[in-house]
Amino acid sequence: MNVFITRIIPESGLRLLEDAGLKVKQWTEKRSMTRGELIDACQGADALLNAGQRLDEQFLEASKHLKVIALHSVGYDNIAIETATRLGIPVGNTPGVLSGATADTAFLLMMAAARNAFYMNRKITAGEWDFFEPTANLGKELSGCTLGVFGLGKIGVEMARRCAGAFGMKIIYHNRNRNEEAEHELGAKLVSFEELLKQSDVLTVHTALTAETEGKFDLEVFKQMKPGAIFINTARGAIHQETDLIYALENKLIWGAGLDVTNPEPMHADNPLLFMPNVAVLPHIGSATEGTRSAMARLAAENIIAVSKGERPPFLVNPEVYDSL
Ligand SMILES: NC(=O)C1=CN([C@@H]2O[C@H](COP(=O)(O)OP(=O)(O)OC[C@H]3O[C@@H](n4cnc5c(N)ncnc54)[C@H](O)[C@@H]3O)[C@@H](O)[C@H]2O)C=CC1
Ligand SMILES: O=C(O)C(=O)CO
Repeated sequence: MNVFITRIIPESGLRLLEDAGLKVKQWTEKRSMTRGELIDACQGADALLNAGQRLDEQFLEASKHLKVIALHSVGYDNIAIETATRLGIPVGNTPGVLSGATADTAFLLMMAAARNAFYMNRKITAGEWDFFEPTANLGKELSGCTLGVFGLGKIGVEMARRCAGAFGMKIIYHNRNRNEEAEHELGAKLVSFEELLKQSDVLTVHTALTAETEGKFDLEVFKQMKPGAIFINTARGAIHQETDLIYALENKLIWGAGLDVTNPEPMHADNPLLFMPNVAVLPHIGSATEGTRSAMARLAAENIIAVSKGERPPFLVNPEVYDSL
């Protein structure tokens, strides 16, 4: 099988593919491919390993010969999944291996927002560390606060563990289904979305981006949160409405925010969120540790190797493609 890879990925994944006897071609330029370039590159490929490219309906229709698409991510909002399923293309992702690293990032953003950390650092580099003032530079303490988790899945649970363990935070959550294991382990309490907004001192978003969650955190929602609340999003930028978030922060409807994801990405360097004291923004580095990225590359490779052997990808997003077989 010929495999096309849209970015340079960790060696661990490449080695697995090559050891399995697959032929690999990689896009090595430091820019995204155009749809046309991607279609052309996939003409001679049987498998696509995708990091960072949007795989829309038009691309998929032009590439329906692909036997498998392996995403180098757990999120699959970057692919027109119904089209892939209709075309019979199995799509794999990389669940689990990135949960800890992504929760670490959410925790870091929570701390950074609570203590104005990124802003304080900018003050030093701007030469504004002048004299000590007991009433200046004050942040928030998190001990004993309530963490509200929107989407208590794999990453949400890891974030809740860190917050309960480090700060004894009380955990409440809103999820499609009950997570009894987390209730047992962390004393997490399932609440309505409205209660989540009303009670959370820190509200952290960990759902996938879907039609249901897109734009969910808008002005009406921010208005229902505590004025002292910190909003954290490490899931997808399109889950919050950016202009509404800016309004909510400027008008003190909420206290602070920590974002690893924005809409669009990359965020423009003059975005007002980058200059607010209680806001911390990172450039989508949730899973960016050496160990995690290597593990993701291995899972993506395993998804392709399985198909090359006539098996199902072990981490399959759309099992329906096998229903008709
Ligand atoms: N910043 C980053 O680098 C990363 C971001 N992510 C994002 O995090 C998301 C979550 O990843 P995991 O925890 O592995 O997924 P998961 O599937 O284990 O957890 C998601 C949870 O959200 C719940 N959920 C989904 N829609 C909901 C809704 N409308 N209302 C309430 N609950 C809902 C699900 O029932 C599930 O429990 C990914 O889809 C991805 O977008 C993932 C990895 C890294
Ligand atoms: O896996 C994902 O969904 C990411 O956003 C990056 O790891």
